[in-house]
Amino acid sequence: MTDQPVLSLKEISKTFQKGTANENHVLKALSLDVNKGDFITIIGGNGSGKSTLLNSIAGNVLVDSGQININDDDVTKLKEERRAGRVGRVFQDPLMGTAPRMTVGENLAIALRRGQRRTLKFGSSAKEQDYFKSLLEPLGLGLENRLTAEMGLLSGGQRQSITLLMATMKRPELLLLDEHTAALDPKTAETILSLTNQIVEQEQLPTLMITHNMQDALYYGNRMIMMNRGQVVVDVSGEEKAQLTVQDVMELFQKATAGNQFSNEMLLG
Ligand SMILES: Nc1ncnc2c1ncn2[C@@H]1O[C@H](COP(=O)(O)OP(=O)(O)OP(=O)(O)O)[C@@H](O)[C@H]1O
Repeated sequence: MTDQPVLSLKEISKTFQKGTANENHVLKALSLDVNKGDFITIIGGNGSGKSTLLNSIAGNVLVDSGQININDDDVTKLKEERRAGRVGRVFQDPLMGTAPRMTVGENLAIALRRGQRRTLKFGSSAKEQDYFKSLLEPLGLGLENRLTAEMGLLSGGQRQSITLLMATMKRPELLLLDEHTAALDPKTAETILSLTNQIVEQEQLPTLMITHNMQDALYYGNRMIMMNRGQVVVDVSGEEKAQLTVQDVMELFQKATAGNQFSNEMLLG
């Protein structure tokens, strides 16, 4: 007997600006099962619907039809706030998901209290401070000494590593990463990606990660999906994925998009 999927998308569809001249059918009866232990990289051209897919899972976009289940629950009609405790998210912009005018400690305290009754005493206890230091120290960025620094004053890489900690601190059922290293310089991006991998493996977090970097899409995760015009056109995992080269990915994409002459540029974004 196979385990039940952690996330199950059944024929989800989304059209923006329905009934107008700008009507845009972005997700087209898309189905996908994410299993326990899946770290899925998502690639696809600009506008193929990658972010809309993650937005639909997180609930800040509600789908027009189809069904979304997270573990046992049908969350299709639940708003973002009602899914927040179950879904951790990191965006491209290092400031999204954090309060830039609050300190590192206060931000971490907010994440720690997610799903609990609100309290104004952010990051006040010494025990909590020690806990945050123990989380920050292994990052090797010296952040354990900057708990009282304003979040907005840190570098992009420092902020993104804290955002990642905040998104995973309460062990969500799913982790969604939307090009979370795209705004960083290559070296910092590599640091954050290896931190991501470490957290995902350590916490055994089912993860979906959008990237425009083909090498990263192939290197990270056990599974890779490719989107085109609102559908999943390639889904490879295990050994099959491990054997792929960037050239193979380009060929798969061309095959899947019927040799569209712009497909390479579209894929790389
Ligand atoms: N809230 C929205 N309202 C209207 N249109 C939207 C909205 N969100 C996305 N779209 C449109 O849906 C299409 C798909 O966008 P989406 O961001 O999902 O693509 P993507 O594959 O993530 O692209 P990229 O790689 O460029 O980030 C685009 O044409 C976009 O303009």
